[in-house]
Amino acid sequence: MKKTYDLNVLERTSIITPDQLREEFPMTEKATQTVLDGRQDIKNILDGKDSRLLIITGPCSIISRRQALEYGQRLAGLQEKVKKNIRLVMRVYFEKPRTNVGFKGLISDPHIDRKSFDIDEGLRKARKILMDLNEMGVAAGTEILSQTAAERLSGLITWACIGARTTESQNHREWASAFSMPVGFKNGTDGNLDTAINALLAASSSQVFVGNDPFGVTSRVISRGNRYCHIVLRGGKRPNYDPVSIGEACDMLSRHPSLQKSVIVDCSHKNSGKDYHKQGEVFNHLLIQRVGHTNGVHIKPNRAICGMMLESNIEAGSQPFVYGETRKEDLNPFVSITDACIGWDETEALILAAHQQL
Ligand SMILES: O=C[C@H](O)[C@H](O)COP(=O)(O)O
Ligand SMILES: C=C(OP(=O)(O)O)C(=O)O
Repeated sequence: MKKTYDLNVLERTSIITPDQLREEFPMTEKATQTVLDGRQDIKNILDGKDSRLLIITGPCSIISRRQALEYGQRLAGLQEKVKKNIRLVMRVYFEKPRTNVGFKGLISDPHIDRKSFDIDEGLRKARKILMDLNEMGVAAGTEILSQTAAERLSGLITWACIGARTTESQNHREWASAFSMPVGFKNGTDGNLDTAINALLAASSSQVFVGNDPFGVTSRVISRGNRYCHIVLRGGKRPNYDPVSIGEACDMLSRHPSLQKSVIVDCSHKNSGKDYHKQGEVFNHLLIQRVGHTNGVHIKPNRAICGMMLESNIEAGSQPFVYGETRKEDLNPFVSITDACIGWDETEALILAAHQQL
């Protein structure tokens, strides 16, 4: 008989199970504490019990251990200086959703060569980086794009994000309903808010879906529903960080009593028109809305803005990178190869200034 399936599959290789990976890199007391404290802080911020501003900042994508740990070390120092008014979480993104094709992140391609795709190595690298950051007391936020990463890394994640390209995906909503950490859902790439509101309704409900157990065996999973899902505004056809757009999001959320009313706003992506130079402007604009005054002029403070996100790296901008051609050895680990980021100096200055104003 002619084969009717797998006609476009070239190869299939098994990968390390969640249980094996956790055994190789077991949790430590300190890492556990970092995760639990960070999650609790974010829950309190979302609930309005903690008045600090949440800032999720870090590279568009992690491309090396050196970069992640250097950024983490700087962030740990900064957190100490701003701890009274600001809660920092590092963006530690290992999975990149692409508009079409491109580098899909360090888990998919840890050697960044577009040919080895050593996913086991990628997962090991990611888990080790997350372990080290949490050991340093740095809480990690990441986009969850695959069930594989979620099942192997989620214990080390303080805040998760479902990206604009997957907010409408039923699978992602189901996983989020089972996650232990607060989860941000971005609005759709076109700016549609209904997509994110529907995601919040689905993810805050109990769901029954198919997942894997710690040994990698396909299983039926029943989730409790995650009441710490919330919206992340990232712009779309137009930016949505202005007071009218944020007001619109808040009005839509208020129609659903069970949903989180606080919003996080992404200063990058379509809110900055993908121009990293504009992130600071967006950040400062949001800060004015949040604190309610600027140069002595008072406006109504908007406490619904509970957090902001920055795409920030050690060095500003992005570097020339042709996927499959540029060699990893030739890359500067401190400069982005995906979206351009603001540099550390600007990041630090923005956050220190925000701390003064809050
Ligand atoms: O933040 C990252 C990018 O905006 C996202 O992954 C899409 O990137 P692309 O449009 O370059 O594929
Ligand atoms: C891909 C990202 O964002 P978005 O889903 O908003 O495009 C990101 O934050 O890296």
